[in-house]
Order: sequence, then structure tokens, then C-alpha cells
Amino acid sequence: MKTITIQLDSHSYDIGIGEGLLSGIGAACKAVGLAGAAAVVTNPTVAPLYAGVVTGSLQQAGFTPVVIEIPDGEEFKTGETLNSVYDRLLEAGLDRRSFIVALGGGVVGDLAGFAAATFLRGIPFVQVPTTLLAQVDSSVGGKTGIDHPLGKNLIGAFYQPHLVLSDVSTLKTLSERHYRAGLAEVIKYGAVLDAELFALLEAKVDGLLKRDPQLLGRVIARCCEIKAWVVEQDEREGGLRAVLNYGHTLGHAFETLSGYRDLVHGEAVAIGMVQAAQLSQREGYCSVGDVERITTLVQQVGLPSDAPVVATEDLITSLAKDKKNRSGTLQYVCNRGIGSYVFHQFTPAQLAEACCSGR
Ligand SMILES: NC(=O)c1ccc[n+]([C@@H]2O[C@H](COP(=O)([O-])OP(=O)(O)OC[C@H]3O[C@@H](n4cnc5c(N)ncnc54)[C@H](O)[C@@H]3O)[C@@H](O)[C@H]2O)c1
Ligand SMILES: O=C(O)C(=O)C[C@@H](O)[C@H](O)[C@H](O)COP(=O)(O)O
Ligand SMILES: [Zn+2]
Repeated sequence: MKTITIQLDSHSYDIGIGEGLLSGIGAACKAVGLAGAAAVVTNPTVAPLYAGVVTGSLQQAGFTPVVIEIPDGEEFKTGETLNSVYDRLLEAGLDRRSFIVALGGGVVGDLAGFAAATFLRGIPFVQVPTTLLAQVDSSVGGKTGIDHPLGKNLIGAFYQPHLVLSDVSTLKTLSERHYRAGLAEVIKYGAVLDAELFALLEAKVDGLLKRDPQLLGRVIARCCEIKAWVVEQDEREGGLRAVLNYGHTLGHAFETLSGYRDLVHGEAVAIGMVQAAQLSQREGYCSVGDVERITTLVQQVGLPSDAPVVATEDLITSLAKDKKNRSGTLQYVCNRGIGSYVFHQFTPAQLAEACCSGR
């Protein structure tokens, strides 16, 4: 197992990455001092595959697990689902010594993490990510929350887990679509923070698509190292952390406008990154060749690169709700060449017009 420690003033925690780790979750929770009842929040797709081994391991380590299922899909990352989780936690009699285990992808992790942040004013939680996207991104760094009909992740909290345990073997059962969606966040790290990682991805497209376990282990660990480095310097997104929003400003707007149904998060981010590369080139931050490299990699891994057809007015309204909006101006992440970034201010109207006129 590879371990990466994320060191924060609030508290530090380990990210364990390796094959076959799920059966060790009970011992790992014990080792970080957790006790009492454990609520395993998961969904009907993941539960039949992995809830048994997780609850078995927790029982063996002396915990009393209860499984709470939420419906599968981004459209259920809502206040209604969150309330149903609170109901179940109360019914199960969880107290302040109890903890939550988020077993699933980013939707489960974000929602269960927010439940942990708010239930009884905060109980510990553990991330057990089972999608590529969750292993490289959402399980790390403590952003938790739910969507609102008007915008992505508009309700939430910064709340760090006690532990992240990423079992790479779970990726074998992930659908092609969701696996590729995870590659979007991997490309993001390379495009704005690590030129070497970007070049590795370009060279290893075949291995990535075949889910070569050794390559995946290396790539997941590198992404977590990069994210830990960013979050350690700026846990609550005062500045630097916004770089992790590369591709997300337009991406989140497209997700919202699709009613959280047509595009999954990674697909929306892929489209947003291609738009960001084009805007970066237009502003003189990168070359036509850089835009081509980003677009080609996105397309080679089977992700969409063309913006969906949306009304400019709707796009402006949605962009105006972005959390990076300050007095009508958005802090937008451009790539400076490949592997580096620069923030540029755009109004929602400028972004929407650039995006919609490009068609
Ligand atoms: N908190 C953060 O920092 C952060 C970062 C990136 C994304 N996110 C959020 O993450 C979410 C997207 O996460 P996601 O891409 O994991 O989507 P997801 O959670 O919807 O999972 C994708 C699909 O894969 C299924 N699944 C999960 N693990 C599986 C497995 N091992 N085998 C088979 N099927 C499996 C799920 O049931 C679901 O149907 C979005 O809500 C996004 O906003 C949060
Ligand atoms: O961890 C971060 O910071 C990120 O921005 C990671 C993103 O990939 C992720 O989608 C995040 O949920 C977006 O955060 P938001 O604050 O823009 O909603
Ligand atoms: Zn994201």
C-alpha cells in the first residue's frame, strides 16, 4: 500500500492506495482511534459489490456497522436525500462517538461527508472511494456538500475525513463511462499543475483505457500528492485551491443546465477544460499547439469536447451563481502552457459569449 499524508492545521490524515484494501478497513478505522457504531453510507449499485466485505471487516474489528443506502445518481445529491440519511442515522441511534463510512463514488462521498459534518454538529467520517474520480479527487481535501437546482455544490462544508482508503481493485467493476469521466480530473491535474503527468498520460492512453493496475496505482498516487500539496497550502480556497476548478466554471454550468442528468461531472469538466484551453489561447496564455494537446487527450480517452447547445442567457444566469463570483467577476482558471496556470477575470457574460459564439 502507498500512503500519502495530508498535513493540515485542523488535522492530518492518511490516504492509503493499493489493491485489496477493503478487507482492512476495520483495522484501519481502529488504528486512527475510531470507536462505536459505524454507518456505511452507500448506494444500490455499490452495496451488492462491496458493502459485505466492508461491514465484515468493521465487525471483525469490533464495530457495529449499519448500512444506509441512498439512490444512485447526481440528481439525488440533494437536501431530500441528505434528510433521509439524517433520519436513518437517528433511527440507528448513532451518537457523537459514532462515525460514517462513505463507500462509493463522489456523490456518496460528498453527501455522506456533509452528513458527517452536520449530524450532531459533526461526527468523524472515513472516505472509501470506489470510482476513479473519487480516488483521484473527491475523497481528498474535505469539500463536502450537495447540489441545488440553481447550482452545483452550493450547500456544503469544508470537513476533512479521518482517513481515505482507496482500493484500486474496485475500479475493475466500474462502467466504461464513469471510468472515463474520472480520467477528466486526472487530465486536469496534468494540464494545470504537472506537465510531466500530462506527458505520461499522452504516452500511456492505451494502458489507461485498459486500466493497467500498475499505471493506475502510479497515476492515482500522483494525483493525490498534487491535491494534498494544494490543499495543505489553502484548505478553504482563499486563493491557490481554486486552480482545482480548472474546467469547472463552465463545466458546473453545463451540469446544472442539464438538470444533473445528461452529462456526468467528469464529462462536463472535460468540455470545460477544452473551453478553458481555447480561452487561454485567446488571452495569450498558451499556444494553439497546447490547445490541440488538451483537446486530443480529452478525445483520445473518449470524453466529450464540444459544448452542449444552451441558451446564452441561461449560461450567464448559471455562471453568475458560481462560488468564485466576486461582485460580478469570475476568477477563471486558464492554463499557462501545459502544466501551469494563471487566474484571469471574466464576467459571466464574457464567458458565455465566448463559449456560445465558438459554435
Ligand atoms: N469533493 C470534491 O472535492 C469533489 C471533487 C470532484 C468531484 N466531486 C463530485 O463527485 C461527483 C462525481 O463523482 P463520481 O464520478 O464518482 O460519480 P458517482 O458517485 O455518481 O459514481 C459514478 C457511478 O459509478 C457507480 N459506482 C461507484 N463505484 C463503483 C464500482 N466500484 N463499480 C461499479 N460501479 C460503481 C456509482 O453507483 C455511480 O452509478 C460529483 O457530484 C462531483 O461534484 C467532488
Ligand atoms: O477540491 C477542490 O477544491 C476542487 O475544486 C475539486 C473539483 O474537482 C470538485 O469538482 C469540487 O467539488 C468543485 O468544488 P466547487 O467548490 O467548485 O463546488
Ligand atoms: Zn471536479
